[in-house]
Amino acid sequence: MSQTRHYQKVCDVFSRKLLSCTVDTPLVNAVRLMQVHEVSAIFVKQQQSIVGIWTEADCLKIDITKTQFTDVAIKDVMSAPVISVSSQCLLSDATLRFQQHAIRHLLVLDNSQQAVGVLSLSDIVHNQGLDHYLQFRPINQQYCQQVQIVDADTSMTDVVALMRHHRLESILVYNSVIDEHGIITQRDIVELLLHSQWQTPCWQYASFPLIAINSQSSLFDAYRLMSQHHVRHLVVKDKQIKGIISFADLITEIESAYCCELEKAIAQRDIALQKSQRNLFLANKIIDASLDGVMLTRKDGTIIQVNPAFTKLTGYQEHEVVGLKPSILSSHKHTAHFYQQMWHAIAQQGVWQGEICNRKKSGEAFFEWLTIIEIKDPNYDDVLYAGIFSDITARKQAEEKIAQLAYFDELTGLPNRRLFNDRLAIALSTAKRNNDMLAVMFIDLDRFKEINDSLGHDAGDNLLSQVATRIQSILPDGDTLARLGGDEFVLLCEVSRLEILINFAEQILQQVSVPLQINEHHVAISASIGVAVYPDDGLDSATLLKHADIAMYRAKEVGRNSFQLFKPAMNARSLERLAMMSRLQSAIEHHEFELYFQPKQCLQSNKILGVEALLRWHEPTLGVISPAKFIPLAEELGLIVRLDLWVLEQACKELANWRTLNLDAGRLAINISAIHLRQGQLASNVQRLLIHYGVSPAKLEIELTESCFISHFSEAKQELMALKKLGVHITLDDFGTGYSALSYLTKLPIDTLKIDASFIAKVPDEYGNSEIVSAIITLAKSLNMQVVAEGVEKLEQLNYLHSLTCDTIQGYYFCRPITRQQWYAFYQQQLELS
Ligand SMILES: Nc1nc2c(ncn2[C@@H]2O[C@@H]3COP(=O)(O)O[C@H]4[C@@H](O)[C@H](n5cnc6c(=O)[nH]c(N)nc65)O[C@@H]4COP(=O)(O)O[C@H]3[C@H]2O)c(=O)[nH]1
Repeated sequence: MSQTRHYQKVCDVFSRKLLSCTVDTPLVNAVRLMQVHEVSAIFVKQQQSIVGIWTEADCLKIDITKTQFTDVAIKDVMSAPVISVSSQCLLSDATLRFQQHAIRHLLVLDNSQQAVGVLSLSDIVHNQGLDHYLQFRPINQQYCQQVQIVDADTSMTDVVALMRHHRLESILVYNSVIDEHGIITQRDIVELLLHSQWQTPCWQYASFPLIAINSQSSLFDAYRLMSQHHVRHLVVKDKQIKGIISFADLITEIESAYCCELEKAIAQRDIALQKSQRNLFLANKIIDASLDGVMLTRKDGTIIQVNPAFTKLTGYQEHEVVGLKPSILSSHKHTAHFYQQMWHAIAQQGVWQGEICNRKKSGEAFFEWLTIIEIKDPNYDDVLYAGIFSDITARKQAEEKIAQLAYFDELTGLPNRRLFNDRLAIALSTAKRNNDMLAVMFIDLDRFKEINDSLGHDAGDNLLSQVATRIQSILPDGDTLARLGGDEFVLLCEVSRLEILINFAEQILQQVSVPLQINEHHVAISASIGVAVYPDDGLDSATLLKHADIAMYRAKEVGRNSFQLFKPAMNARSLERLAMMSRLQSAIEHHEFELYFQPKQCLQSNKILGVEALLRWHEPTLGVISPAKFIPLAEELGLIVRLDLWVLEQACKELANWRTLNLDAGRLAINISAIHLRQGQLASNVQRLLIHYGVSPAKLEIELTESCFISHFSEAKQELMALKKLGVHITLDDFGTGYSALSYLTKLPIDTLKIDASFIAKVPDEYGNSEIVSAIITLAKSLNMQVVAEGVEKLEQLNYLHSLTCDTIQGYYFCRPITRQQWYAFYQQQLELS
């Protein structure tokens, strides 16, 4: 039986043909009415109320030998009281009622208790699609096997007496003359009530020939045969007559099976109920324990439940908000359009997620990450909404601060390299379109390092700020002055004529050379300026910047406090670079590279937590060259992957050696170039070498810079995922200096953030820097990442970082980058100390 059947109601199947008569109606008249209307039951009314029922089955209750039928009023032979059922009652419950009262008709009442129709068991059979069910039930024993057979001459009076005595629905009649069987049923008796010819031989009322069915057939075959011939009884006959199967037998069989199913369904429902009660209990426990705020509302937005985290996050107690609308939290910072879009998404997808600014009970605005889910209950026409949120204010503020600082130099407030590059790219495309000229000026302060060293960093910073303000004060609208770092400034100017440009460069020199007051000192400074002009000196950003840089060096060479326009001959300086490049090509074969090691220190335990491998190039004529110089060249020459692989292999050998020496210094980190990551074979190379040297992936750490993800994000992500799958630790190096979109942090499998040394250099004193460092640590913690501060040179820096709960430090304060032998000695020394 299908599951849906349990949910059907009486109103879906009952018959509105409600035949009735008054209490005084003679029985014969009532029977006539039933025949005319082709129904098997009639209801009896008294003053508009139904007080009884008479059905075909009642015909045998009448003792025809004693009663004058024509005089009998229906009230004397009817069944009372009438069992009724509501039209909204489930069919399953109605079926139970049929069984409880052993009846075949129920009076159907509407919501105002008015009789509106009748429900018979046949209605259930016909409307319930029971064909399939009957098909699999054999007739077997489901019929009456005690058949009464009477002779054809038997009077109808005797037949009725026999049927009454044995409570039979039908009886068989044998006519020996024609050797034929016939059948007499209750319906024939009802018919006879109208004629009262009770002494007539019964053969006259018998139906023949008999419609027979094999006992091996299914109940469905019996049902079909009855429907085909419009009869309610069939003779069950194999070789000889075995019994009679009636429509009532079919119904009884269905009833008991139905009740059986119903019992099972109820038992299952009880188990499901217990289960759902337990689930509800668990769900409530989880909601209560959740650190996320949870708010449950009705369809109209009325709040019906909140959890303790909601109270903690908003300040509102449950009783203060239940019954109110979520708008009590509104900060009025979002437009009506914002909410329309939100509800549109919920209507379409059943869920919405996003950032929203709300207000606490205290009036304080806060940002939350909110998920709204539509909950539709299939059993009720009800919709609820669950709002689940976490407070992301601290993270957002940190993100905003870092994003803002990513575009501006915190010391001077000028655009930084990144913003300058963006503006230069835009200016170039406009200049190309309009055939305009553009100039890039490199401004470098002369002998700045000397001032910095003699007067101190604070004085140096003060000087840089004043110079920036002075140049800005003479800057035409639309030009961009940026600080690239240190004492390097760069200017992007619109140029109409070269003379104007020369004049402007002289003005800058003049502005810079006016002595500055720094604390109690008068400081004289000068600048060297190099200028490259689009389109003559270069068509793209990189070329223009390179040529302006070359021109600036030329200005320094020819005497400081001057400017130089770029000339192609100046490219000679880059020839030197070329020479270095060609030497780099053969450096690997000539074993000119060496790995240095710089340990990292855990701030909790003061112990060595890991080591970074740093590359050194021992160039035979130039001496030790810093990676900061040769790595960019190796990238340009396409040598970087080879170089990285060399480092990776040395690192794996080193780790294998550590294992042999039983040296436990945590992970060994290596730097990998963005180009190598994008090339797409990093993970497979790492895996190959780890296996080759028998090193655990957990011992290896890969440091990458943000430049890896700026372009080719998806390739980089794929490669990182593969590394992560291997079990290698991934660290983001120089964090805070590059990429401004922080959303990538949550999309990549990064384990550790390494705060760039330029920020650490100025903590704890300089306001902007300390803020950034603190924001980065908060951000890292909120994303469950470890955080390392690099370039720690002083105790004050270490103490400050310790107070911010920074995990790890690296820098000269703990240990400089050292050779392999020195590193082993350092390790031993640390062991002895601990
Ligand atoms: N002022 C100061 N500096 C400190 C302090 N502690 C460490 N340093 C220096 O800071 C740099 C840290 O490495 P990095 O940020 O990964 O920056 C590295 C890294 O990006 C790259 N690099 C180094 N080795 C490799 C390598 O094997 N492969 C690749 N692709 N790049 C490498 O070259 C950069 C420069 O490396 P190094 O010159 O060795 O410079 C190293 C290190 O010597 C400190 O307390 N104060």
